[in-house]
Amino acid sequence: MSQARIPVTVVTGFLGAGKTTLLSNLIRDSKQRRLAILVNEFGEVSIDGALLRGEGGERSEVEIHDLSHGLVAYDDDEDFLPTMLALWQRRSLIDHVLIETSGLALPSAVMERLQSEALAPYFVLDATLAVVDTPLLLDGGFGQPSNTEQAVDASVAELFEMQLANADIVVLNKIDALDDEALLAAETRVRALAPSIRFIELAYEAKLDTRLTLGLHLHEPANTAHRHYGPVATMPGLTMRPLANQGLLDGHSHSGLGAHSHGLTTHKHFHEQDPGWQSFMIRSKEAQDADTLRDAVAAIARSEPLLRIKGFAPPRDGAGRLLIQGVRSRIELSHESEAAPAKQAQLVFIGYHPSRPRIVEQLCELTGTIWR
Ligand SMILES: Nc1nc2c(ncn2[C@@H]2O[C@H](COP(=O)(O)OP(=O)(O)OP(=O)(O)O)[C@@H](O)[C@H]2O)c(=O)[nH]1
Repeated sequence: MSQARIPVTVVTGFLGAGKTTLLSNLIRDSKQRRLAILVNEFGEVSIDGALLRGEGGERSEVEIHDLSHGLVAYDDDEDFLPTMLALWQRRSLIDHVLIETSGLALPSAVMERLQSEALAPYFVLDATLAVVDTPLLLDGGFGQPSNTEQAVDASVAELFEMQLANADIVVLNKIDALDDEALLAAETRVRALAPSIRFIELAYEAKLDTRLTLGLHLHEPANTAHRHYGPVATMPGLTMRPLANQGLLDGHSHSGLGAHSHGLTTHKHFHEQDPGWQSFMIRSKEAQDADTLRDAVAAIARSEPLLRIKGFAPPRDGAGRLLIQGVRSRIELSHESEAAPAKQAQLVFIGYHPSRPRIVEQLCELTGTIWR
């Protein structure tokens, strides 16, 4: 091949695991690399694209593409192939492509498409990362399919396992408040769920060393570039804190990063195409009081089968926007006073058979403003 193929890293992980936050940090920390980032969200409106654009806004060498009109790389997706081919046309300006898949998708669709005749001459999979909400994992938030009675729980558990099974690297995220014992329990759980996983990495506050993330060449033939890393404490450029007792965690030593092939699953459609999973946007033209909105969203998260809530609202007091981030019943609201003002309030709700009319009614009642 006369021209070097562009490496692609696929970032998967369940709804709210921290994929976008991790990518924001990568944008900030990999200033030498010119990155193209493709974001595919479940639902029509890309909140993640807006967040990433805020991060990469000052850097002309980072480009963000929202692919929110279908399922990225699935048969009916019209955006993915043209977007990738357009990136190849501009290859002299791009060092690395990152693809954030929807939290309800399996990464295998993208991985397979990269190996297709249309893209394989131009792109090479570098690695697939699965980001994990570690506290949720430890709380049993992804219980085993056979042990769960509710359809939604079984569905979540199965998807979570399949996302892990397709990944090269599992990233244990949201671990800032966890001790070594909890981390070991999380690692043991991941290894039990996905025995063939190759590496487990720790991300403190959604930060990973770019040298452990990009340019790993995990899917190139064995006789091409590969690296050997020592135990975690000696990894190049490692800034994260290693565990006190490294002996416990064999998964943290990287070795033999040679090529391997994935047994790609063909079972890639079912979650996003299960009509029970729904995503909708609810809007208000009125400015919102931060505490009232947080309490309202928290109450709704407790009463409806929701797994993810996110969006922006104009603050009643002050400039900028309110950013709302909910993962199951954990709701965070921050006032970003420096950000571009939100013209209206827009909240995305993702869940399994949630009721839009009930949520609208509660939002109106609990915030004292009109939502529709
Ligand atoms: N405490 C803590 N919170 C985190 C960390 N990483 C992400 N979060 C929070 O988790 C929430 C979800 O993060 P996102 O990065 O939007 O997650 P995502 O996987 O992109 O979500 P979807 O695209 O909706 O599936 C946000 O409130 C983040 O601030 C972390 O390392 N520690």
